[in-house]
Amino acid sequence: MPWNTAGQYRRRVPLIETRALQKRYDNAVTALADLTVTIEPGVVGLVGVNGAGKSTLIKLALGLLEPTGGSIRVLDLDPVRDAEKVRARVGYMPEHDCLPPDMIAAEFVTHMARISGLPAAMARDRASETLRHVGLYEERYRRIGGYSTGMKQRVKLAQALVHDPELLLLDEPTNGLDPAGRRAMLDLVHRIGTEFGISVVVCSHLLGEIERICTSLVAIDAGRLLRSATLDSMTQVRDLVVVEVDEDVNKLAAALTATGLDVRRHEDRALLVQADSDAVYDTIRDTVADLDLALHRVERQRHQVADLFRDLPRTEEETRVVNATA
Ligand SMILES: Nc1ncnc2c1ncn2[C@@H]1O[C@H](COP(=O)(O)OP(=O)(O)OP(=O)(O)O)[C@@H](O)[C@H]1O
Repeated sequence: MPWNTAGQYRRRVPLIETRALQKRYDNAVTALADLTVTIEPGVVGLVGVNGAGKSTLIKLALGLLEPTGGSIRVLDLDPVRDAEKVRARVGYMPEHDCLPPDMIAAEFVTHMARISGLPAAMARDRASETLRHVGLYEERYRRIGGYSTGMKQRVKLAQALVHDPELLLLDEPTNGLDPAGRRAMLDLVHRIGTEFGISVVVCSHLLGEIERICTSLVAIDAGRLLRSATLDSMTQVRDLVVVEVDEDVNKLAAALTATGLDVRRHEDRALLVQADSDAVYDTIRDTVADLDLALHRVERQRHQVADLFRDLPRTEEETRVVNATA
């Protein structure tokens, strides 16, 4: 199998790099205002409310649209000038249904592989293999029109994967799916990233939903960058422990600080202690015992990634889905 199974993303060049990127449509709508961002290899969530400019960015990355200002590079290529190379190395799963209902899935995916330049026999093999990877092997000879929404989404994913790209661009892959279908699709996307080493940029207006499968997040709003960060950096900074004692909270703060911990006052009788490792819990327990204090509460306060992106406008649907999957 040509796929890299080492769990390493294949190239270290940025997936997408934009400088003051602008896209103004003919109707005078400015979809991207002044976007400067570097998206590194991994499974990257591109989040923003509907209309934020996510699909426009993806279409610019594919060379389907041209910028009206600034620049964009994909895998260090110019998507317009090097369109053919970009298409060979990038797979695209569009947001809306674009599948021919009268074709059978195996034929359609084979056809897409042929368009990508694979010879007939190889295209057939790759189509079967890819349909197996997305969980449609048994059903591959059925008409697409008879498929459920979840199966159609998988066919869209398969056609994006069939030519073994280095980068997958997925536009709202969970659209139209119920919570179980959403989870299954996201698990699949995660596996593609981790097992095959294919980088993925996955667009979603549901931050709470994609944060669990991503190595980094890029949030855009009204065509501008809101925030870009790796999940690691977020969770490291945000792992805090609340320690509450019945009395002598200042004494405890001083003693914990003396052990080298980062300690802050929190509420009346509680402290917030930064926890970089599990050993912090032992230090807290031992210090409280040494001071002979009555420990009231020790509680990990792992902040949701959403807290760090709280300036990202939320939708009602997001709140509902986050609650349903919690
Ligand atoms: N072809 C077009 N012509 C004119 N305006 C457009 C076109 N495509 C998108 N827009 C507008 O550009 C803005 C950004 O749209 P875009 O589709 O990129 O956002 P999005 O974040 O992907 O949202 P969605 O998930 O709803 O597609 C919106 O105001 C949208 O109405």
